[in-house]
Amino acid sequence: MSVLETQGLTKEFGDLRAVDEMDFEVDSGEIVGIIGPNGAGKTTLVNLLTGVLDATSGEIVFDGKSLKGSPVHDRAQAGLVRSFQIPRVCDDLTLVENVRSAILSRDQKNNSLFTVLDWENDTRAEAVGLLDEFGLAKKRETEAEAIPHGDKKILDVCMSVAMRPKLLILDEPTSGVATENKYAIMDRLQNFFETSDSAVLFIEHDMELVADYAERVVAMDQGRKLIDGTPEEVLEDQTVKQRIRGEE
Ligand SMILES: Nc1ncnc2c1ncn2[C@@H]1O[C@H](COP(=O)(O)OP(=O)(O)OP(=O)(O)O)[C@@H](O)[C@H]1O
Repeated sequence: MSVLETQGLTKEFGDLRAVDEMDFEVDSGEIVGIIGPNGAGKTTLVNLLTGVLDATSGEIVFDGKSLKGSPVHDRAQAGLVRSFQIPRVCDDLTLVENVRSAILSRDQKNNSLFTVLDWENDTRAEAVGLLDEFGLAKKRETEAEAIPHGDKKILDVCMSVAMRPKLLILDEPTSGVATENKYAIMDRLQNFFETSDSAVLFIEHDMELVADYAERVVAMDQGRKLIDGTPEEVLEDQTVKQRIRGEE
């Protein structure tokens, strides 16, 4: 069942069509990679999905409902969450406190009948459980400023997951991380998302990571969808090889 569907989604900046009649779908639980050369429209597409930008034309249907006019925060509450956007890691707080702050922002709307004490106990247990699932249990009482950059990225994803997304968008989840650590991060994300109902849409420039971790790949060029298929189909496509992988 599709959790996200776009129809004719278009964004113009003056004469430029940054996103041009994009039609695509993401199914529940699926891990989809988006690839494309610089300027292909990937970030603009994500900004349209999350509500940071308004579309010039076209439709976005999320979880069966049109998102027309829906602001960023409402989309996040409805389960369309972009990591590195809401919520943000706070350096002065421990990892557990950071995850609890994400749970708090989720529960502010949902659980007004909770007593403070129940909330304290339940959120702590939930935060500890989530950190454990992402391999951060040992560092849970450490302040976020003291953990390595790669762990911070995992923490950010963990906090986004605390929002209980139906679709989580990750914008280059391993950017700024040393090559030797990229696979460790992706493995931890994959371990979690393989058994979760959350769909994941990740933008990635590293084709080896896309080949290894995406279940499906959407290739974009000049605002348009070039091809949509399995990693093998897309990465071996001649146009993708020339336009995106830089091969002759
Ligand atoms: N606010 C804006 N105003 C005008 N043009 C914009 C704006 N944002 C993006 N663009 C243009 O839209 C096109 C698509 O940009 P976008 O950032 O979405 O591409 P991208 O695929 O994410 O690229 P990259 O991989 O380099 O991040 C580019 O030509 C860019 O210059």
